[in-house]
Amino acid sequence: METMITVEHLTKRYGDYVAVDDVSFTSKPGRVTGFLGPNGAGKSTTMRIIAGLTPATSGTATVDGTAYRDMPNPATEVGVLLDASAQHAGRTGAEILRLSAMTLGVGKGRVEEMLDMVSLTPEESGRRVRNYSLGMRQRLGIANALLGNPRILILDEPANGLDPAGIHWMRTLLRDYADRGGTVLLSSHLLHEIEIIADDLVVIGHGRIVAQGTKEELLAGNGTRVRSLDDDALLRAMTAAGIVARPVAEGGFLADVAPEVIGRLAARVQIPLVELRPGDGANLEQMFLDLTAATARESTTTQGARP
Ligand SMILES: Nc1ncnc2c1ncn2[C@@H]1O[C@H](COP(=O)(O)OP(=O)(O)OP(=O)(O)O)[C@@H](O)[C@H]1O
Repeated sequence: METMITVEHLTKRYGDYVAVDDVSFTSKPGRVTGFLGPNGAGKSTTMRIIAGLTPATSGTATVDGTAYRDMPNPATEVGVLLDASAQHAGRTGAEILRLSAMTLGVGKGRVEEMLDMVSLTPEESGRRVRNYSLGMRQRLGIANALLGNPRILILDEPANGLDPAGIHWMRTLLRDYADRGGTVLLSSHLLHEIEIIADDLVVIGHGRIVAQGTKEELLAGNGTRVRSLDDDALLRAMTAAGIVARPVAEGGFLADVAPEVIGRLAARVQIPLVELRPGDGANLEQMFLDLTAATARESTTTQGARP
């Protein structure tokens, strides 16, 4: 069976307030799923429910059909980093990992391996966590999440506090993890990061899903959407002409030039087109702002910020 996170009709109410409202999505193996939404949209709540830390009001969240709470040794199935600051402040980083390793039944060698992987030096891992910088806490949290060698990672804002080299490192780590068949669900406010790393996107606003799909589907645009009666030949012709074209899920391509250029090329190589139109998407930031405009807390004015 595939190692997949499945969220179905998940709802969470706090009194009259609906924090998560009928949310359904899947996060698939071999793919990084980016979970996006404005502050207070319900991302952390959804992730906490998946990780068994908060009960749902209704609906289900499962991993391979099993709820996190029902797994015999969940940390060997699902690695979770939800709040890096919540780690025991009085313990050293190494102590925290050794305790987790004991609970999980993994060897001490794995602790050293993970510390090395997240680039915490022996001196740093010997310091108490209260003296860690935010980026160091994130690194420790990622080490903790990976300790049990899980096939699924759930990370809430893992890039928070990481320096540029750290963000690059994390990107490489998660890409490699997914490429080896792992499932990654991560939330982030760093849209540029998500744009680079995510394969699939789930966008949430006011507790409701406002868009989901592959990154290509959601960001298709700015160039030209083209489909023909012979897409293989069209791709060869576009490539030969130096045009960059990405296949899209519904069929055909998104090419990085204007429709007229594609129209002329298709006429020259005599390939009948069945679709030719400007791509209608934008970058992730624009998509995010458009999709969540109705649920955003701020207007676009910055007037009040002027001195
Ligand atoms: N224990 C709680 N009691 C009452 N309301 C809560 C509780 N936990 C979360 N909420 C509310 O649920 C909503 C969703 O919060 P959540 O932390 O899931 O948002 P988020 O999308 O992760 O936001 P951010 O991007 O700011 O981290 C918020 O309005 C929050 O105040």
